[in-house]
Amino acid sequence: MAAARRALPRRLVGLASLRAVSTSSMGTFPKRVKIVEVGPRDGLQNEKSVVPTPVKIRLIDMLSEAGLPVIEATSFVSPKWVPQMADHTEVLKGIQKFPGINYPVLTPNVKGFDAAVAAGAKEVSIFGAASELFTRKNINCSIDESFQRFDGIMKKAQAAGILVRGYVSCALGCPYEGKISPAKVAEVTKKLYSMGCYEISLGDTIGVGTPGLMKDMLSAVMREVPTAALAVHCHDTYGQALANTLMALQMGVSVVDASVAGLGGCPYAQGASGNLATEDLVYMLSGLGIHTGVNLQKLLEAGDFICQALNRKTSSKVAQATCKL
Ligand SMILES: CC(C)(COP(=O)([O-])OP(=O)([O-])OC[C@H]1O[C@@H](n2cnc3c(N)ncnc32)[C@H](O)[C@@H]1OP(=O)([O-])[O-])[C@@H](O)C(=O)NCCC(=O)NCCSC(=O)C[C@@](C)(O)CC(=O)[O-]
Repeated sequence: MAAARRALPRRLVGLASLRAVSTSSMGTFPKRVKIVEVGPRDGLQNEKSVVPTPVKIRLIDMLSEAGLPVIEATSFVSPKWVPQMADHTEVLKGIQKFPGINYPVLTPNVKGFDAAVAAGAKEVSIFGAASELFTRKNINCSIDESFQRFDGIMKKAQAAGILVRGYVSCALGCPYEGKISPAKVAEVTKKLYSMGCYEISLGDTIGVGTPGLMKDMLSAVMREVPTAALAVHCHDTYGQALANTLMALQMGVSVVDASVAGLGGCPYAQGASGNLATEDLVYMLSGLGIHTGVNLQKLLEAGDFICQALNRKTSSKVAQATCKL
């Protein structure tokens, strides 16, 4: 039903009217941005009622059809900790694997890594944080212990030719410790990079950051790790996700995590709202003339699909603005 509403002329006129604008006075932007779609994992992990596996699989297939180059499919974490992700094997085996699209999964330890590889994963993500307390709440260990676990994963991954992405949560603030120093974020990011992560995503886990904080944090991190290896991952709790992302783009970051319909939240970061909506990111990047390879209309349809399945309103401003309800 909502898919039919999507086809109304008003919406199409709105999308067709997007024009690249001159950005010469706004700093240098990357010519293309790689969007890492985290909706099926970050977006769904916080849902209270269990989303049926076929719905997860259909969502990922629709996102593939929309042209997202990377889709984080699920996480191989303990089902006692995150019951929503207990069907990880069925999801990873059930999705269509489009050529040229990566489907990474989260792995907190070697047990998760082994299960992910057995289910066909070709890329995994390890997830640490710049906060001791958050690390304890999220993966039940200290930062130092988390690196021992990551080391075990990394050794096996390198031997098997599996790519490893890293996450640093609480990069702009922590639900338990409050302020986090840019130096701490830089230290953890450098460790992940040195151990072999090809890309590290800096997460504003609870969405408290502002562009000024993003600038300070990235400046510190960029002194230690090449910009090309960095991604940003902004939650939108305070409505700053798009502004924070724009700051990162102006500083040369060209990989951005986002979640269809703005779904998301971390079960171990209470009060955090969803991620930056992928639709809003694609709309902004199109307006800036930055290539993403994503078909916005198909992305909107994927957003409609999951919102209907969850019986919830989209958090994407673009989806709201272009849908005649
Ligand atoms: C890391 C652990 C497992 C430690 O949890 P633990 O309880 O310390 O682990 P354990 O080794 O003592 O094992 C406890 C039980 O879990 C099992 N177990 C152990 N590992 C696994 C596994 N991989 N898969 C399946 N089962 C597993 C294990 O076999 C055992 O089962 P039992 O003997 O009791 O029956 C747990 O804390 C965990 O799973 N945490 C994940 C939490 C999570 O998923 N958080 C959300 C993702 S992070 C995030 O959202 C932030 C991010 C990435 O988006 C960026 C941002 O926004 O900042």
